[in-house]
Amino acid sequence: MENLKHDIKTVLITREQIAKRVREMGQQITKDYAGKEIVLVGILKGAMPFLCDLMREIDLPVILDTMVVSSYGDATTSSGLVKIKKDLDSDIRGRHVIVVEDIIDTGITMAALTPILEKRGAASVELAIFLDKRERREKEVNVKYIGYEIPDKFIVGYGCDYAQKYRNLPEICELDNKVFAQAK
Ligand SMILES: O=P(O)(O)OC[C@H]1O[C@H](OP(=O)(O)OP(=O)(O)O)[C@H](O)[C@@H]1O
Ligand code: HPA
Ligand SMILES: [Mg+2]
Repeated sequence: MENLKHDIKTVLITREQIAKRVREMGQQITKDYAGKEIVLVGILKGAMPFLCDLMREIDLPVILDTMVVSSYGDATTSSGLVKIKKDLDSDIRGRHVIVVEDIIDTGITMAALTPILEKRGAASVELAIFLDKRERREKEVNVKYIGYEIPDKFIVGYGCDYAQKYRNLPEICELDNKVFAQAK
């Protein structure tokens, strides 16, 4: 990343650490769901790199699906509603669903989405989230699989963006202040 490295202040989690943790998560899921079929639901766009890596570490039959959602409501009184912009292609009735996300922050997106999927009659709905910014949580959410807990810092990479950019960084990074200054 000869060009992008000039925009990075700190690398918080390296490619090697990411790969190791994703492998462990895949192995845990393989154990926990032994004998079952899973529907992996990636929440676009942030989940893309993690979804691609995680599914290849799961040694079970996997059905891949995606959703695009946006949480909305005014900032002071978060409504906790999500708008589904792109829905699942598959019927999840009676199926074991694992929702895959890059990061959980306030928890508003996941707190709203999980009951929607449960109401559709899924046999189970669990969450696999690579980064957990627990300090920022506003809605309590039960996350079964967590990659790393991170402090309340704005990060990019491995799917996480700043103004839609930097998702392609293969590490979890903090951006250099000049990037924010240039954006103003
Ligand atoms: O816990 P929360 O506070 O609800 O925030 C987490 C969500 O925010 C980001 O997605 P975003 O809606 O920005 O879209 P993106 O995945 O396309 O980046 C991230 O990918 C999670 O989906
Ligand atoms: O730190 C973050 N970076 C990018 N996107 C995010 N969405 C919630 N927290 C973050
Ligand atoms: Mg997202």
